Amino acid sequence: MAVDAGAESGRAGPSGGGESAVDARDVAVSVTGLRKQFGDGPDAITAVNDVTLEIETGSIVGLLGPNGAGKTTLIKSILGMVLPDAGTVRIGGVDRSDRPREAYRSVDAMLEGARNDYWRLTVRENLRYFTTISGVDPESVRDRHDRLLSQLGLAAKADVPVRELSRGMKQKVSLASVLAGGADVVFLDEPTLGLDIESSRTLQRELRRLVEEESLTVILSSHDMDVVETVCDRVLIMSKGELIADDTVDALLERSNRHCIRLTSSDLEPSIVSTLKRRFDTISVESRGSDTRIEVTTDSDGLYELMDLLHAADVTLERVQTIEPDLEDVFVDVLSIEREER
Ligand SMILES: Nc1ncnc2c1ncn2[C@@H]1O[C@H](COP(=O)(O)OP(=O)(O)OP(=O)(O)O)[C@@H](O)[C@H]1O
Repeated sequence: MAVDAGAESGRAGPSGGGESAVDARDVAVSVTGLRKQFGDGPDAITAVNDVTLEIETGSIVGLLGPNGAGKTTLIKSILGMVLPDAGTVRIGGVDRSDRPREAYRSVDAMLEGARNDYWRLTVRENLRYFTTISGVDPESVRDRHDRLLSQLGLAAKADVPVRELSRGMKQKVSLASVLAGGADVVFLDEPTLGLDIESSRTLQRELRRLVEEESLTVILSSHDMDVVETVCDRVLIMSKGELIADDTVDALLERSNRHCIRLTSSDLEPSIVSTLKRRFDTISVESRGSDTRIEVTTDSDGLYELMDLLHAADVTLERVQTIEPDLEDVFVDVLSIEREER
């Protein structure tokens, strides 16, 4: 489903209310005690359970979680596309229940990987159209459109109807359309899905530039951990409707107690390899000439046990390499700790 959140949430250009209530604080989006249940009785599903969060203006926040964790329901609840059972949502300091048009005035979204672009219109006409419905004169942001078209590799296709473009190109047009109107807060669900590596990197650079130079706030949901690790300032992890982690990418990486060790030795006999495989999570075993190379993951306690075991077996190590955990490792750790605790 492609969604123009602005259209579905009732946003229709500039606020009709004359009062300017945008809070001066640096919080772009704040959510308190948000809850959404689908169905009743024993079959009820609590898709979002008492979620409270704040998103700083001028930052990119990644929203992660396994399938069914509640990410889409949370985003749709914030956007007003799903009516939550409880909780408040403030955007730019404006409570969206009190003044929805004002709250959503400068919010845009690309959900579920694409948006309803007008396939009969050319690429540039789409950008102008979505800018106009955001309440901005497209002529005043022509430079922005030119830059988006060029950075996303769409300049040569600017005057081509969208229906004639490839799937990846259409994805880029969707993104350009979301960014075209100069919204202050954008929600992007799987923005790099279907993009080639070069386009994905260009998009990530452009998002960072918009955040750093124009204080854009981005809430990005993606299953691509590399994208999230590279581009996001902060990561929220959801599981079973709850927020189970909310921290900077660096802090999450530092918090990891996981060590991945690559050992190389000519003394790694098959019986020792079997013992290691039984005791540790083994990622790979490779024979290279007379050497055997094995990668295991363990926590800090396991690391001592591993060294004791190798010592007792008289293994002389030619090489010991530590492989730094990445966001994917942290994500798996956070979820497994949470499962153990439940
Ligand atoms: N309209 C609905 N009616 C009933 N249940 C729903 C509805 N929408 C979502 N759910 C349920 O709520 C839970 C959360 O779903 P949601 O789509 O928010 O998760 P998600 O984290 O976005 O998952 P994914 O990564 O697979 O997109 C799931 O159990 C889902 O089946």
